[in-house]
Amino acid sequence: MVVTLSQQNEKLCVGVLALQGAFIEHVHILKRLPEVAEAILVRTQEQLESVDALIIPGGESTAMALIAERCGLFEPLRKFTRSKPTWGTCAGMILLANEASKTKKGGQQLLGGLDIAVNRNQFGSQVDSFETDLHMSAVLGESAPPFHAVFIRAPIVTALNSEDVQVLAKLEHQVGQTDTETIVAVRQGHLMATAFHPELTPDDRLHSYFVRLAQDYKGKSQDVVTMAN
Ligand SMILES: NC(=O)CC[C@H](N)C(=O)O
Repeated sequence: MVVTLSQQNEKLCVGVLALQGAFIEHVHILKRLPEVAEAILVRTQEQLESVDALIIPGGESTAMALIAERCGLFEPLRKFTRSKPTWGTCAGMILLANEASKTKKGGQQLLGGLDIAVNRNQFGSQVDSFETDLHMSAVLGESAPPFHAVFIRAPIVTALNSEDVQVLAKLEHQVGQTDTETIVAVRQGHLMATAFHPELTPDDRLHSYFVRLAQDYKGKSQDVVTMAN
């Protein structure tokens, strides 16, 4: 069987994990994108299994992990993130990291998958939230206008533990004690993570990038299935 172009560019069903945090804003942006057939809230294993790609929103990573455990979604989520396109924003970035700085109470449950270490709450508490422009040329193109990024109790990436991790954005100005050049967005294959909240600005370029990444990924996995047939 030959994979046609229309199959490769198939519209996607994209899920947003809706256990806690800033999920609805992602759905509003996704619904505007031509590549998205459906944008749904994910609260059950059945819903998770029905989506082609997933966004794990900002919120509180410890709470999100606890709720996921309690509703039996933690292991299905871990399984999903091993093979399907997933984008973690802020708390979502923390959950996708293989290592996170410890809380006062000790370690926390992580989904993992991204070969990075993160430091939670790098910039302090809610009152230390800030906004800054990021020139994400790998995502947006060399001469594109910067992305206006909103950071709320954000993490940063403190270590890249694989050559497969691509840096998508670094801080361009020093913020408090945090140096310029600090990594705030990465991609590793089908996984992507941003330390900031891209759903809080009207700019949909990062959602577009993620959805196209997911489309490419779906096209390629169809190719593999086809070749195996
Ligand atoms: N805006 C956010 O998602 C904050 C993340 C939060 N500080 C955490 O540790 O999970």
